[in-house]
Amino acid sequence: MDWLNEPCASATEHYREFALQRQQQLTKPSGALGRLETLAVTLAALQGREDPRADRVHISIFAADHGVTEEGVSAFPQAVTGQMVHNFLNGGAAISVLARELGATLEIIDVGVKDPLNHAGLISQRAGAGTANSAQAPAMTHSQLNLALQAGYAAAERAYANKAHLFIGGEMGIGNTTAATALYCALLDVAPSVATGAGTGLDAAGIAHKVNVIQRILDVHRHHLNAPLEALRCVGGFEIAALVGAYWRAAQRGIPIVVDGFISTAAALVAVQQQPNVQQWLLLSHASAEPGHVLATDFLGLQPLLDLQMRLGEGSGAALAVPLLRMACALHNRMATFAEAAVAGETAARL
Ligand SMILES: Cc1cc2ncn([C@H]3O[C@H](COP(=O)(O)O)[C@@H](O)[C@H]3O)c2cc1C
Ligand SMILES: O=C(O)c1cccnc1
Repeated sequence: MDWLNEPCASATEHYREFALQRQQQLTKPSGALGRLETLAVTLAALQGREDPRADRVHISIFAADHGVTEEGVSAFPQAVTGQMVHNFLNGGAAISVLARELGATLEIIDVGVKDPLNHAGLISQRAGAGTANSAQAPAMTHSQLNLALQAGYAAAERAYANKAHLFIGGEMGIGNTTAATALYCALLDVAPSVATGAGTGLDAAGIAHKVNVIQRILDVHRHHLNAPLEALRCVGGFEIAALVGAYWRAAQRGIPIVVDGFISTAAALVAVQQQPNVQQWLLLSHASAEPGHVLATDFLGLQPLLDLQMRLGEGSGAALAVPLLRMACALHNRMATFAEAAVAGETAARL
């Protein structure tokens, strides 16, 4: 686990400057492309190139089960996690469709689904057979946490080997909005009633019960919640830990990360609180419909690109932001400058 101590890569200020200057020369009023301009400039600086790119996209979906489902915190049964893994691999899940449309690499990693799965396309890097019930005990042991972080590391290394322009992490794990919410509460010091939402679709009574369970989780682990990685170990999940490892490694390798929704943002929170330099590598794809999401995105200083009222996970919101990023890059790289197009530039305002 020596890699955890490696520094994050740095943006290249020279390319940021170059991209800013180019934006000024393109045939449009300065700033008229709004955040698309900032996105292109940021990507140029992060990728260290004159022509920012969003073509090669690496999507890693981490799947794992949660012992806390015993407490009745999800509208769906635990078995859905494994069933959805098959659906991912057979091409029928939302992220399968989106990845195909994008021409992205999609890989599915079993980091601890309860019953091991057999499928030729599955990457198996299991930290256990689901986490322990965090309402009673730490979700994972120290060595399980390390295994899960390592699974994320390996995914980011594959993205690096594939020369990915962007890294997207996704998750599948019934019960994981409970784990993610507990992390929000622990790391942002907010009450469960403020951060808890319906997840897969709980009704009001279900949400009230989920709030109580999360409060119990926080009480049980109250002496372990000050350090981000220890909070992750006690109340998180294998797939969330894998996302932490993946974000961390992608930041070390200098791959811009497109963050998905509520659960992925919990991983981003852990990674940034542990290593603040990860933050500059994060782009936030969308605002999740889970009401607590904004608490974490405000803390992280991230603004969503989209607000589509989505609450799916699987990396789906991040995938949907890719066409926008591609357009931002295309505009930046291919628009004519005022000089090239013989268009007159800005004149001083008339008095
Ligand atoms: C069919 C189905 C597909 C999904 N894909 C992602 N999730 C999402 O819902 C789960 C979290 O919600 P909760 O904490 O309420 O269980 C996670 O697996 C998340 O990825 C799904 C959920 C279901 C049911
Ligand atoms: O925003 C998300 O990532 C999310 C919200 C609810 C359920 N699953 C995922």
